[in-house]
Parts: sequence; structure tokens; C-alpha cells
Amino acid sequence: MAGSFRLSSSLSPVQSRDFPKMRFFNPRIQVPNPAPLLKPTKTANTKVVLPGIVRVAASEMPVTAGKPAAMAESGGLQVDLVTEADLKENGFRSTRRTKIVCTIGPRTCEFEEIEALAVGGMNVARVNMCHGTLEWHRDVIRRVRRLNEEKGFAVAVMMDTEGSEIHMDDLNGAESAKAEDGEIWTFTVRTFDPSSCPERTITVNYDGFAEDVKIGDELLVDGGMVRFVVTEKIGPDVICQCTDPGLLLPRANLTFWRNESLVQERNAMLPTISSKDWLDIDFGIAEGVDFIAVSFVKSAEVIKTLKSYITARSPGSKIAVIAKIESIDSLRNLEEIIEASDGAMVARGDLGAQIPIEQVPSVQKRVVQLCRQLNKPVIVASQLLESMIEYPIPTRAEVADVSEAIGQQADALMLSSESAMGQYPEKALAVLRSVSLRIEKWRREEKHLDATNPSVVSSSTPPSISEEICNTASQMANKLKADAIFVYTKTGQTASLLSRNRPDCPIFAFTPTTSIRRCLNLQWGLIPFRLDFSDDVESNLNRTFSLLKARGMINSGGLIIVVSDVLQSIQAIKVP
Ligand SMILES: Nc1ncnc2c1ncn2[C@@H]1O[C@H](COP(=O)(O)OP(=O)(O)OP(=O)(O)O)[C@@H](O)[C@H]1O
Ligand SMILES: CC(=O)C(=O)O
Ligand SMILES: [K+]
Ligand SMILES: [Mg+2]
Repeated sequence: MAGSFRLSSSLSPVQSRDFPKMRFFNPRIQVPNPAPLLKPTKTANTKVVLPGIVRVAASEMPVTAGKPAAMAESGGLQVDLVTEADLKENGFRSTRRTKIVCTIGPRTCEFEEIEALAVGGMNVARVNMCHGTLEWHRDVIRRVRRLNEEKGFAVAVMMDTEGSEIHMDDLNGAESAKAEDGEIWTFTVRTFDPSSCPERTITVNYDGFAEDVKIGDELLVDGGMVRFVVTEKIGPDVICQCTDPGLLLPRANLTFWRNESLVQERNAMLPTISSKDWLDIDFGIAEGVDFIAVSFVKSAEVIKTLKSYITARSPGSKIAVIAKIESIDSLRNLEEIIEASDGAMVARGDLGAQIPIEQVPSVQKRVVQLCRQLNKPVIVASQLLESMIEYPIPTRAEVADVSEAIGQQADALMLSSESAMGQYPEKALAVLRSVSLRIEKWRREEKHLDATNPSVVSSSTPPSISEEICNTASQMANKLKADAIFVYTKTGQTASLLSRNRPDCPIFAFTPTTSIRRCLNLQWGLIPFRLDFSDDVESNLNRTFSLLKARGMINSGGLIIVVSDVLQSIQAIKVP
């Protein structure tokens, strides 16, 4: 991702380019460190365990109906122990509505590390195919799946494609290279043996590079972390002078600008899904990922192509396709791209390298609103807590940025380097969690003071029955101050339509399919449970009440609004 911080953790903080030179260490007001939902305890071998729950190895756990007892499953109701504890201790209202995606990287790829993130509230684990080997990704995906199977979590897996961006080579294995002010560097499409590569020479992965650039163009590395101006062209070599010095990092993204706008020559013809991406996608389908996030989407066509490919390769598959909004072209075709996708990501890193940086906030707002209107989940990504790659607390400005995304009611926030290779992944996650809880509560309180606040989204034309039912159910829940909405959903669609209304109370989504349960975990306000249910609403309800009561997750007297996707009905009912 351009504009982000690609330092390997072995670099010292002074080398970090995108850090303000001065950080105010003193006084550092401590952000309260929010207590985990269930405090994981570190044992001698640093394994994170849930208190009183997973002290036994999975193989030693008593098994009920073929499943370890540690998984909170009784009578077919499947929920993870963190949600269960949260509901028991804090009640419905206080549950977090904004979801969290964590990028898994070298810092968080072991089973115990992934478990710690799940315990800390990770809803979706993202693997970025720009980095790592297929074996590495396979291990991570299988660990997430094992965690879900053993402990009842519904952590979804998102595979993020590499896409064909223009980038530099891998610096022959060096961690970084320093470009000084005024220095002359050569960017070339030639290839060299590592031993014979001339000094200050960087190979570029895009063959048309030397033909496309012109003398006077600006060459931006990682969205402007290092800047050059093109002074001369000699065949395949582009000679550049450094104007903003900094560290060049392996495979850093390159963009070139002319007259203050991004140059799109033949590079605009680069495929959105490269041949390497197709292999990765085949791998993702085989490993059963839940989401495929497509980098540098330019048009709705590519999303449609991928969706039909998935259907052909894996009929009946529930893999959802997320369009990453990070290129100029994606903004030109925004509405039809989002319409064709199953969700979108505001990928602010590369986006900020393709459009003037001051336009990123308004694009974010527009994408979030459009997704809400079109009923597609939306993720706000990149640099949310960038300073926490190195520091245990965020900057005030970062907290304000996170609050803004939560205030916009995006479905999910994403950690990138903070969780992939930062020093404080769990702390970063805890900050997202505590800021979400606080801002969501504050927003609900403010909303009651502001009668003009639009809580209901406009309906589509022609109106659909499910949509009207969900809009009405959400309004009812708000007016009656219901404790929760229960939705029995086979496809997940009704749960999405409820989430889209952003009601004041949480939505318990019961679905018979494990993969739908995981997909729903990305969406705002949904607490997904796996449950087999019949077409008889009455008996489903009675069964759910008794299962939830038996586990202490629900109290008598609470008011529940019940929506059924099969009967298309709404009921208001007190918990017996
Ligand atoms: N699987 C991995 N193996 C090694 N390093 C990784 C891996 N995943 C992420 N990282 C590191 O974490 C950083 C941040 O991850 P992130 O997913 O944001 O990638 P990115 O390179 O910035 O690209 P993108 O634009 O696709 O997000 C990466 O630049 C890389 O240094
Ligand atoms: C997430 C991502 O790809 C970006 O911000 O560029
Ligand atoms: K990517
Ligand atoms: Mg990107």
C-alpha cells in the first residue's frame, strides 16, 4: 500500500520515514488500556488462553457431538466464548457494533497470536497476497479455521489480491536504500544479476515504464514518501534526481505525475487481475476463504468476471467479492463497481497516492454513504493507527480519524501494518475496540437529542418487501427501545438489510450456515450465531430463548423485535 510504512520491524524508529521527527513523549497522557473482553492470560510458554476455558489442549477436551466442549455450542447454537462473556457481563446494548479486520503478517501468524487477536475482537483476518508465500498463507488460513472449529469463533478470512501496480524490485534482498536530496538515480526496465546491478539503480516491474514517462515528470515512491524528478531518458533507463529524500523499501509502489495529476498512459491497460492473481484466487477458492478483496479495481466488469469465475469454479460457494477503492478509475465508475460487488474497501493508502491527498476524506465519506445506500458492507482501511506500529499508544489525531470512520458508521475498520508487523498488534486492536464502544455510545446518546438525525435509509425503487420489513423493524426497535433484534436468516440478506438501518440495539443473526455466519461477521451491529431452525417462528423463538437463557446470555423481560426471512414477518416479544 502506498503511503504506508513498509519498514521491517528490525529498522530502528529513527529510520522510519513517515514519522514526525518530533514525537511528544512527555507528557504522554496514557490512553486507558481497555480490558480485553475475556482477559487472556499468558502462560509460561506465552500461549494465550481464555480463563478457565482452553487450559486443556484441544485433543484432551471432552467432546460433545463430535465437537470440543470449549466451543460454546449447545443444542446447535454456535457462538464464541468472547461474545458469550460479553453478553453475560455487559448486556446487549454495550456490544461493539463496528467490526474489525486485522491484517495477519509475520508478527501475528502463529496460532496463539491469531487466537489473541480473536479474543481481542478481530472479526475478519486479512491475508495480503502482495507478501509471503502460498505456504505461509495456507498455514494462516488453516490456523484461523482451526480456531473457529475448536473455539466457536466466526472469524472470516479475507484474501487481498496483489493486482498489477507499478512497483520497484526487491532491492536484491536489502531492507532499504537511502535516497539523498539531489542524488541521481536510475529507474530502469532492464534486469540485472544481483551482483552486477549498478549503484543507485532500481528495476521497475512494468515494461512500458521508460516509454510512458516524460522528462519533467515527478516520480513518487509510496505516494510521496520519496520523490524524484525525471531529468533524462536513455533507452530503457529513466534518469531521475531526488527532490524529497527518504528510504526506498523493497517493492515500493511507484506513481508518476505530470502537471499535478497522475499519469495514466499504457499503464491504465494493466490487468486488474494479473495471471499471478488468478493463481492466488484459485488458491483462495481451494482454501475456502470468505472474502476476496480485489486491488486496484477499475470497472464493474472485473468484479462480474471474478464472481462468475468463482461460481463456475466452486458452485454454491459463498465467497464474497470486495472492491478495493484505491485508484482514480474506481472513482470514475464508483456506483456501478459497488453495485456489482458484495462490499467495498476504502483503501486509503494507495488512494492517497493516486488522488491529491486532501481529497481522500471526502472520497471516504462518499464511498461509505454509497455502500450504505446500496446495502454493501464497507471497510475503512489504512493508517488508522499508523504510529502504533512503533508506539504503544496512538496519536490524538489517529484517535480522531478512527472516531470519524466510526461516526460515519462504516461497517468495519482495518488494521494493516499495525497488526501485520507492528510492535503492538493487540494494543492497536484494543484501541479500535474501546474507541468504537465509546463513539457508538456517544452517537446513540446524541441521536436522541437530535430528532432530525436520519436513522432510516431511503428505500430502493421499486420497493422490496424485505427492505420495507427491515426498515420498519429497525424503526420499531428504536421507538420501543428494544434490547435486541433477532433475525432468522438463511441467506443473510435480511440480516444485512437490518444492519443497513444501523438500529440502536444489536442484531442477533441466526443462520444455519457456518460460512454465512462468518460473512455476516463483517457487518455493522450483527452478532452472528449458527443455528438450525425450522419454518415455525414460534418454536424457533422458544428454542432460541431457552438456549440463550441456559447460557446466561439473555434475561427475562427484555424486549425483542423478531424478523424472519422465511415468513417475512415482524414480531415484538418480551423474553419469557
Ligand atoms: N504476509 C506477509 N509477509 C510479510 N510481510 C507482510 C505480510 N503481510 C503484510 N506484511 C507487512 O505489513 C505491511 C502492511 O501490510 P499491508 O497489507 O497494508 O500491505 P501493503 O504492502 O501496504 O499493501 P496494500 O496496498 O495491498 O495494503 C506490508 O507492507 C509488509 O511490510
Ligand atoms: C489496503 C490497501 O490496499 C491500501 O490502503 O492501499
Ligand atoms: K494487496
Ligand atoms: Mg493498496
